[in-house]
Amino acid sequence: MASMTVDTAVEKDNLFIPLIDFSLFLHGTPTEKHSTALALLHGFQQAGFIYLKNHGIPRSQISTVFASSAAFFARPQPQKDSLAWYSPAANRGYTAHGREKVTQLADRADVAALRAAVPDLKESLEIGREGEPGMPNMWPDGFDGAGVAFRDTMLAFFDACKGLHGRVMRAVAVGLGIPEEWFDGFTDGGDNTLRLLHYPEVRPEVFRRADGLEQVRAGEHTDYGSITLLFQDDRGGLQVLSPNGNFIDAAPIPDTIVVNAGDLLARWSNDTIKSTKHRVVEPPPKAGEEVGDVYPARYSVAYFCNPNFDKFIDAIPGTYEETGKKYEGVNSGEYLVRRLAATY
Ligand SMILES: O=C(O)CCC(=O)C(=O)O
Ligand SMILES: [Fe+2]
Repeated sequence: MASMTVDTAVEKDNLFIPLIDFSLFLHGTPTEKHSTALALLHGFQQAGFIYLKNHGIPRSQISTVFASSAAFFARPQPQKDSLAWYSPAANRGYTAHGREKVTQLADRADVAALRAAVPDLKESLEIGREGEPGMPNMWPDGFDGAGVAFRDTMLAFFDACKGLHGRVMRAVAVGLGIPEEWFDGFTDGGDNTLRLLHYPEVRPEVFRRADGLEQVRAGEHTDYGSITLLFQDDRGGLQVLSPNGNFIDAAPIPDTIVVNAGDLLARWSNDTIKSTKHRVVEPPPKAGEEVGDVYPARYSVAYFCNPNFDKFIDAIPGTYEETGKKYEGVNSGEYLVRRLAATY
């Protein structure tokens, strides 16, 4: 097979995150398509992370989502509080500063202690599949400043991301050498979560705690589902754990999406794909930039993809025959609700 050079987005401390030109999978020659699928899969297997460019979601649509998100978070606090996140099963609504402490600790008491000591410096709005009985999305009333209907913007984006989930999983299938459509029946339901994130501006001294605890914007964690599509602004601060055990900057690259594998995909792949820890810290200073009175706000948008909630998740063909299955099969929806319930 023809070899293809793959660009690298991050290369440090034995962490190699590839920058994948997804248009070569979508529209390339058969050879380009195949080698791109292999490179994408390799990124998930080695780093658990890839960057995607030419992913097919228009820049203008992403800009509109970020503008609407900023307009939402700028609304008065009581308005946002009236849309509060209401249950792990629904995972929809607004979460104020300090409510969720993402962490690996499954024990509720430990999570509470950690949350009290070092709250995350962020607020978020979670949006789920629209129209799920008994699980309403918590839509803010009316229009944003630009006259754009918030709900329409977010639902259109939800759909665009759902489509991309299907296409990325098709690339995973091609990389694994199983039928390209193998995951289609797992991705067509759209049991996904769109999370708008706002890390408010913060004074640098907040990060220098007298008690010696490490203050971050979002604590280290892995994601739970199949893959996460992460859209970040140009502030920076996202870090990914390297194989050597150090957190390495995953710097923003314009017009790319960071995509990482979650715990359920790792499990599904019999641990041949990695779900890698990541976190958000104070932004690294930019070249020529003075550290002023405050670090500016950071906005990001994470789209958490899951296998359809009614699906049974058992090792993917080709990932277990030689080694045996490491895990019992599990129902997708039950697994995810159990994981979410532990962090709130
Ligand atoms: O805001 C970011 O860049 C990362 C957010 C994240 O990892 C998450 O919400 O799971
Ligand atoms: Fe995450």
